[in-house]
Amino acid sequence: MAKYIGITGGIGSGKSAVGDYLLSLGYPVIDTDVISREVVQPGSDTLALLTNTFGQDILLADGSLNRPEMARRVFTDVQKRKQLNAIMHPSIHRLVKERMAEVAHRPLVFLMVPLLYETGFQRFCNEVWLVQTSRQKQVERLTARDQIDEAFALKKIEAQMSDADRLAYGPKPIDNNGTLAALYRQVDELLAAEKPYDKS
Ligand SMILES: CC(C)(COP(=O)(O)OP(=O)(O)OC[C@H]1O[C@@H](n2cnc3c(N)ncnc32)[C@H](O)[C@@H]1O)[C@@H](O)C(=O)NCCC(=O)NCCS
Ligand SMILES: Nc1ncnc2c1ncn2[C@@H]1O[C@H](COP(=O)(O)OP(=O)(O)OP(=O)(O)O)[C@@H](O)[C@H]1O
Repeated sequence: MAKYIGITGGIGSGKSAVGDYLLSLGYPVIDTDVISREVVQPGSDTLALLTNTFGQDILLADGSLNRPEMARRVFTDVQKRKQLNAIMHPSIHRLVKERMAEVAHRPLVFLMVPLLYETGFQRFCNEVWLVQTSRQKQVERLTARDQIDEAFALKKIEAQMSDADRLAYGPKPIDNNGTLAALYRQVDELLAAEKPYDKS
């Protein structure tokens, strides 16, 4: 029976950096950002629901979802974000459960879920690690990674729960204000605490 560890944190906090490191060590990592791309493949029911709600102009010429356009709409309008979540979260959730079952024989399984507490996903996790960065670093990294301005970066950050609210659930915190090496060191320490489990 696997132990499921959720990894969450604000947008741009460094969840993927932690997930990539765990993958490089050989652990199974289920990433809901990856799954959220799978469920809107051209021809999917979920993409059809999105175009019914938001219109055909959310599609690129090749029929795939225009992600920057969708992001622009939902991160500046809470009602549209709620509509998007109501369409996408059930199908993401279904696929996550399938993937969890596929790796249930592994001792440790990591679930990367940005909206972990917002969606009640903590009930599927035996424990949660919270990746944290200062607001200033979050904005710096987000503007650089996504090529967006500071105002839009703040809109994205404000679309999510605060770290203070996340901490109230009692996750194990990981500080990502330093170097990637410092981040990996903390992950190594948390893994050492999982000693009875290995990655086979
Ligand atoms: C709006 C979309 C199309 C923008 O795509 P884009 O490629 O620009 O971003 P990507 O999917 O890589 O997400 C980047 C980050 O945005 C944040 N984010 C994504 N969706 C949401 C949301 N609905 N509410 C708050 N934050 C969100 C997360 O921190 C995520 O890690 C996309 O984020 C999406 O489909 N969102 C809805 C699905 C969802 O809730 N995903 C989060 C995992 S449960
Ligand atoms: N310690 C660090 N030092 C320097 N750059 C970092 C560090 N950690 C993460 N980054 C960079 O900051 C950006 C955001 O990190 P990452 O993509 O891992 O965040 P995330 O939490 O997965 O974001 P999202 O919520 O959007 O999925 C990336 O470009 C990443 O390479």
